[in-house]
Amino acid sequence: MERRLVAGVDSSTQSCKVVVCDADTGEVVREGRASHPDGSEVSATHWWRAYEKATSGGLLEGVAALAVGGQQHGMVTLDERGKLVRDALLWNDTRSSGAAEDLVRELGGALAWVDAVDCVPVASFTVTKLRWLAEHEPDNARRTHRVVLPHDWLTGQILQSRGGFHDWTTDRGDASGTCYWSATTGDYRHDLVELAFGRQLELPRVLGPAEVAGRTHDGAVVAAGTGDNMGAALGLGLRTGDVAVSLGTSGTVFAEHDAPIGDGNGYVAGFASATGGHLPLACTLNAARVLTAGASMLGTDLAGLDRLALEADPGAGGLTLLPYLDGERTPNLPESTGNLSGLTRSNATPANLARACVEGMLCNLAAGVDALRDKGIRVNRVLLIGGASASAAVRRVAPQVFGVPVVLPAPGEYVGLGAARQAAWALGGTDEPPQWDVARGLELEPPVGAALEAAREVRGRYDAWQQQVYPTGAAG
Ligand SMILES: Nc1ncnc2c1ncn2[C@@H]1O[C@H](COP(=O)(O)OP(=O)(O)O)[C@@H](O)[C@H]1O
Ligand SMILES: O=C(CO)[C@@H](O)[C@H](O)COP(=O)(O)O
Repeated sequence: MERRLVAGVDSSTQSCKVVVCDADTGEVVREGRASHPDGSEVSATHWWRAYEKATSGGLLEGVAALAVGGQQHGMVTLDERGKLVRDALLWNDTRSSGAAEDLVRELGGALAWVDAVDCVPVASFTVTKLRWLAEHEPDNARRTHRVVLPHDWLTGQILQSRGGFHDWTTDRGDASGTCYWSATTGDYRHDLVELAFGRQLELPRVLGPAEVAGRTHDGAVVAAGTGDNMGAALGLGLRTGDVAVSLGTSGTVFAEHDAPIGDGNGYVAGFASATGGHLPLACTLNAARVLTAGASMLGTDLAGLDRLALEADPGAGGLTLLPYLDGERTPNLPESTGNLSGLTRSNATPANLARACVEGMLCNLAAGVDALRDKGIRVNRVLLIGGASASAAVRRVAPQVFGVPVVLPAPGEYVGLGAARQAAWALGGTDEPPQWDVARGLELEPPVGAALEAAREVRGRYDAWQQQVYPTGAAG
């Protein structure tokens, strides 16, 4: 019997990755990728070019269904004819941090937002970018007729180019990152769009988890797609007690959950999952690129940084790095910078600096794991994914910093796999997504005895320094 093929696209911050899989088993049969330009303000046309390059050479031949997982939150503005008004402002663009503060105050505080959409706006969220646009670019704001997200736009482009476009669509997962759609009620909050932008905008139709966005002229199904983290959760098949930590451009910590999270501190955002439930998530702006920056500071590459970090003892000889190189979102410190403490003549070695980069990046994420735990999420183990999970030093330090077993799923593009699984689900029209096995790779145990004490000291020193430099509250 000929096998049915499905494809999943991960249109993320740094690149576009496409996996073609067997629809019944999830086995990957072909892969393609292409880079995106750097920056936090990017023309969406680059995503389309990267998608075309990644799928060139017949990559999608015989594919019966596909779906797009995309970087969350980006503001893509369209005019009345569906043309791009300006470059997209991405999730990691912090220019709307003042707008976020204003919006929180205007609605009546953080709890009012949690009540409305289970999230407290920070600069990453689309609603704050709308306010920034209205305030700073009145001409572009006037021309803006519709706002969509990166995965919505790419899904629309695919359908337009292959003859099956009817309407702009999104899904629950990505819609929940706008701050004007509620995962609790499943409805848009048009009043919040009006609050942010001063008038209403056309918004994409929110599809259910296995709904079809359209069919191409040759009959391929284009599924709803979703945000990249929701895609990764579907690709990993997260179970109760599993917390995923993704080390890409962003660092994310998330888990499947059956209820809104209600975090008035704004540390954990109450997103929706791609399966109809909830996906509480904490996100940092600083993950894999802290290591790239560390390597470049040390005049080496990522392999060199790994070698150095593995030479140093836990605690980096007393060095502690707050890794806020791009400002920070969680904690909400958009104006913050990286900060190194504890430097002496005797510990000033490349090895200690390399280790401090790895420990600092992971301690920042461990605070996210703690925040999920504090909100009642069971943390039996951490599943580590994303580009920087390939680092040997990260694999050594992660169980020490997280303090629970760390599972490294077999290397794979889990966002793309999740999108492909969603495509197979929409193709099959079943109640549940198809059962695909996720090959579990290594399982790393947390330290015990003296090593546990040393690990606790690293976390303790990080938390103390964090509070000293940026006492709870905003930076700047
Ligand atoms: N062995 C490695 N050690 C550390 N970082 C790595 C390694 N391999 C890849 N990376 C980093 O992973 C990042 C890309 O990860 P990815 O999850 O694809 O990010 P994104 O989804 O944000 O585009 C890049 O910043 C890259 O430098
Ligand atoms: O803003 C978030 C999550 O809320 C980010 O996780 C983006 O979705 C970008 O993801 P990567 O490109 O880093 O994977």
